[in-house]
Amino acid sequence: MAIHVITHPLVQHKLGLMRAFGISTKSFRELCSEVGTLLTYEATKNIPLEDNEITSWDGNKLNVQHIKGKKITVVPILRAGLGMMDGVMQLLPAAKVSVVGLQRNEETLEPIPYFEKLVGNIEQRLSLVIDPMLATGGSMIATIDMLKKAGCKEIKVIVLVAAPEGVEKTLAAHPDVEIFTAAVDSHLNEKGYIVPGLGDAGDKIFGTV
Ligand SMILES: O=P(O)(O)OC[C@H]1O[C@H](OP(=O)(O)OP(=O)(O)O)[C@H](O)[C@@H]1O
Ligand SMILES: O=c1cc[nH]c(=O)[nH]1
Ligand SMILES: [Mg+2]
Repeated sequence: MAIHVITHPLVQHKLGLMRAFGISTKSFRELCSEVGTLLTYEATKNIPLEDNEITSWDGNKLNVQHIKGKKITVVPILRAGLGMMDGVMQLLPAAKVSVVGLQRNEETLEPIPYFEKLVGNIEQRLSLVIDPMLATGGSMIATIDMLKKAGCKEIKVIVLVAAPEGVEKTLAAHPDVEIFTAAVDSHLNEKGYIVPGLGDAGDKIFGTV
């Protein structure tokens, strides 16, 4: 199974705080970023290392390890993915950022792409796609389609909350992708919102209604 539910107490505690009615924009944003950091730590735990010779503090040669290859591109899905950016970049401060914009049509629930700016050499990079919500899976599948079309071969997904329907659809479309999440919730409601979920994450992060 390529779904990893991160049950670490800090993740579960912070996610619980995010679910509360009437949470302030400030608190929601801070928690989104903090859970983003913790999930990134988990999602990167198996990335390959290689030896690297340095001159150490005493002037001697020393073999240390560093991350192998062209490294990582972080891929926030606009808008709500931006709410996780600060937290993710805290652990990956040198990562290149590829931005994609998708807006779900509220009636059909189909994702409408409106922006795509990917970094170069993406075929040599691990893409870490970030978005707080994986609901029907439409936005995530469209994003992974874009990344693969550009040549990306390795993709991991980090979401705060997922619906079972979205997980199943994403893994059916892209079985090679790994999903890291703090929770797989109960189901989608008739409007395509995750139950219990977080409500509209984009609106909560940006303070829109
Ligand atoms: O799995 P799906 O059914 O595609 O739904 C999930 C998407 O919906 C939300 O974004 P939204 O389209 O509301 O845009 P926003 O981030 O600009 O608010 C969310 O942040 C995901 O991107
Ligand atoms: O539950 C959901 C589903 C899509 N987008 C959100 O922000 N929340
Ligand atoms: Mg939204």
